[in-house]
Amino acid sequence: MPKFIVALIIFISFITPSWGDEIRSIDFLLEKASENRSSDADEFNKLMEELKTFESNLSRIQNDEYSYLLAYQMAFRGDFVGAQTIWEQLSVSGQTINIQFKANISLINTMALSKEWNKGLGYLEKNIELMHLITDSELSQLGVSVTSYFYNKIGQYELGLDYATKLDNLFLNGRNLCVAKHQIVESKFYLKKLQLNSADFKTAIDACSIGDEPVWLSAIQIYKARLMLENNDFKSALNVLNSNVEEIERIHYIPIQSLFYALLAKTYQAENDDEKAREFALQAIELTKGMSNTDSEVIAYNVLFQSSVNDSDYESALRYYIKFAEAEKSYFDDLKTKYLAFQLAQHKAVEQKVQIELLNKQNKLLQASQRLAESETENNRLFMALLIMVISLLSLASIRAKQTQKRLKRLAQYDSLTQIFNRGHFTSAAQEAITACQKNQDTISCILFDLDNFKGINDKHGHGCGDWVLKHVASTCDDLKRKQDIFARIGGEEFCVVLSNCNAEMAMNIAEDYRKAIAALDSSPSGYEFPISASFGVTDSQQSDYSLEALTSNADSAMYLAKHTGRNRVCNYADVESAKDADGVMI
Ligand SMILES: Nc1nc2c(ncn2[C@@H]2O[C@H](COP(=O)(O)OP(=O)(O)OP(=O)(O)O)[C@@H](O)[C@H]2O)c(=O)[nH]1
Repeated sequence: MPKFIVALIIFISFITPSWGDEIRSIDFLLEKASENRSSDADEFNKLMEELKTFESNLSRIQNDEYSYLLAYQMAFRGDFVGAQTIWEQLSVSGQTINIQFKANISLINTMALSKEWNKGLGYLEKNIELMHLITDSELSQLGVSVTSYFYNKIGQYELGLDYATKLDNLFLNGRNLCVAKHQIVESKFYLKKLQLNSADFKTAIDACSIGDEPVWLSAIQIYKARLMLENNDFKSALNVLNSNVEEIERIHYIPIQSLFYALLAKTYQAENDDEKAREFALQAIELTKGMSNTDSEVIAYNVLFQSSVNDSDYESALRYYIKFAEAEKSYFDDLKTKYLAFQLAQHKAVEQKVQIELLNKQNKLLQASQRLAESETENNRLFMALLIMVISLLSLASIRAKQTQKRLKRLAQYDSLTQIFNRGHFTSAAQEAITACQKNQDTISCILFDLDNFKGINDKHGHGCGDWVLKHVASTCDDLKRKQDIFARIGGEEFCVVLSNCNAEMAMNIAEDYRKAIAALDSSPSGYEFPISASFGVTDSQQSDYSLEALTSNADSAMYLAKHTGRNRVCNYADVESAKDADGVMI
């Protein structure tokens, strides 16, 4: 069996066995197989055979557990490729986090032993991410322990120490405590933080002695011996190594045994015992066959080279020196590979972090511009709403203003009772019409009329009845007037019409129509029965020139003539002239 398989089995056998139950449920069988997998190979194989008969009845979770153990059995038998394939599948698609985590642990471990640092770091990263989800304390401790182990193996002793200290802080006992203490000693040794009188040595040796962990115990003794060698205390180093060598040979754990022999060789050489030095160096080299990049090999070949030089056997010296140089080169190459693998993993992690940060920033930028666009749209909407509101208000205000203007204009131009032109507007409109007719030399006429005995209506039937009469007279005449005629109430019960393109003769006819229409008015809707009539005076520009004052004044004279001659009639200004006596006084 390859030596690194033995190393794997020894390392990952953290779970202690206790066996003796008769019940053979699948879960029970799986549990027992798991317990026995590293401690009792025969029992483990028997249990696996038994489980094989249930293979088709396994649930998915049980099947994962069975596959995990099957991979373990394959690794045990030397089929590392097959084992890794199964663990890799479980790492990706295992039904539970626990089985993924466990598969990763085995993969990290095997990658460390087969020196596949890149892959090992990949699985390590996966497990560090999963670690906080593991509730099974045994499994969690195993995860921390393997992390510390892998970091030390890859030469990242600060990280190894960090995780070993984490493990040590969990108040462990037994094997886990021993492993934690060993990892602390190992990390501190390479970090040059360890002295021979360090308490770490004592606590580590105590923990591994109580837990009966000879492999870890001897590994700790090695660091002690190496420190002594560094201090040139060869006697003490020899003492430590020799007092443990029998136990080491009994355990026969190759990586440690070969290092022990190499260190013994180096120490004996320092003590000028070349024979023993050569003997242990050759044993170390023998043991390291099949292993690569070991410092045992480097130490051992160096011892053999020195020893050959001491013997003046330069041919052997050269041969061993070449071997030493090769071993040292391969050892340093391995260190370099580990360093590069770690740097690459770190670089990837940094790059991932940078990518994530970049994505986050882009995301934030996108969100910000989205928010900006949203607020711009919102602002535009608000602005539009505001604009529409302002326009509506302005339009409303303008409509209101126009209405007010119209109302004011109407109030200024129209008589409030009769809703025909008032005197003020009549004056300007009539003046315009007169000017226009004068310009064209068209004749313009003026009809002026006044209601008859209106005071009597007021007095007899009340002012309201008088108003009713005024309104109905106005609307009746307004209906009769031509489109271009200017009709207005110019006094209490006095009305006037200015007619463009109309001479007195035509105006007399029109006035007659007015008179008849007024006389035909039925007063009964006012609530009273009484006659309504008006007296009319007519003139035109031919008689009174193009002067509003003369036209109205002369029409008024004609109207007085109508009053004096019996009312309810139409008189022409020409009649006024003839009605004057010789003194020019109207009769
Ligand atoms: N109801 C009403 N009466 C008005 C209004 N304006 C003036 N009057 C009245 O009109 C009357 C005019 O009377 P008079 O000037 O004596 O004229 P008359 O009674 O019509 O008599 P003759 O013109 O001579 O036919 C007065 O009593 C005024 O008070 C008005 O707006 N409403």
